[in-house]
Amino acid sequence: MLRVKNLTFGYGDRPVLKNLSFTIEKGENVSIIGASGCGKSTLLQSIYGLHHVDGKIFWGQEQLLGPNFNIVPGESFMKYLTQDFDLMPPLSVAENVGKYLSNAYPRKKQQRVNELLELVEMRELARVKAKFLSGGQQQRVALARVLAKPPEVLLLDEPFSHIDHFRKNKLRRNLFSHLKKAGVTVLVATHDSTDALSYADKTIAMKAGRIIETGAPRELYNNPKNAYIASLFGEVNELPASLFFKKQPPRKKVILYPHEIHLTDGGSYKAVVKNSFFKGSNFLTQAEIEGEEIFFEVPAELQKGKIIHLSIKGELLEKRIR
Ligand SMILES: Nc1ncnc2c1ncn2[C@@H]1O[C@H](COP(=O)(O)OP(=O)(O)OP(=O)(O)O)[C@@H](O)[C@H]1O
Repeated sequence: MLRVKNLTFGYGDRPVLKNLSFTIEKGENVSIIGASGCGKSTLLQSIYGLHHVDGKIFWGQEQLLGPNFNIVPGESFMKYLTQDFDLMPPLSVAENVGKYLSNAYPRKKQQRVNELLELVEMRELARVKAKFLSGGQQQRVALARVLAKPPEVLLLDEPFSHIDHFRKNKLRRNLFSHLKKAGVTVLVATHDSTDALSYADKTIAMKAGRIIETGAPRELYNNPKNAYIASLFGEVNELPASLFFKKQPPRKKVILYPHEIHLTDGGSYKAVVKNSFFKGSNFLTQAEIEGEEIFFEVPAELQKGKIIHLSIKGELLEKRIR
């Protein structure tokens, strides 16, 4: 188990991490989500032992003592994959991936490197020097290298940020199932809601250096404490509750995702269409109800200015009042 207790850290006298405490079970995949600059990378770096922090971090019974106690910064049982990949530019893709594998059995090593390159779809570029790769290709090589000798704990900072959509989904599936099978404890700092929703056992939501919510991704998504948490998963509406419940005070809000609002002839809420945004499988449509902007999804484009009626499940409205 990884235990973080009252972790506090600042760059100079500017506080960045403010009294964070949480635990992660061995083999769990945990996503850390939060707005840019909220401290996700700094948290991973602190766990890895790169900062002089206040508070305590334990892996099992062992306390991690940080840079004051390690001549080489970092912990041997952990790997931290940074946003700048850390490849050796003059070495080839295959050499980079095999760098930490033993040379005692060259054929076995070659086989393992090939397997890993297959996994990240880089087999054809095995002989190319890392310095000639694109950002996305470098990131894929860095991921393969991490898997070559899986650590006990893996800290991934935006691991797919440079990888195109075309490859990202398959790569993500491959990587996370590989890590799950290997029993690696994974912490992923991410902006990408798919990492947080589909693959994480647990999600930690951060805001301005604090943890504001921890829980199963489904719980955070279906029952967001506030619009900020909901917005980390995509587009969200935060509407005055008085639109739906006349007795609710104006300061109360209702949080709704666009797919939870339906276009229906007999819908209770009259709205005027303002704009449509093509999203591939649907149109994200912007409309106005009693002067309030609302976003919802429809399969076909609606004309600007059209009067429509929307419906929302009553129990959902009640559940989402904040
Ligand atoms: N080396 C540094 N020196 C001084 N301030 C820093 C340093 N690194 C980060 N910061 C500041 O600390 C805060 C947290 O940064 P951090 O990179 O941890 O956030 P983040 O949530 O990972 O952001 P992003 O999602 O954009 O990567 C930011 O305000 C950032 O400007």
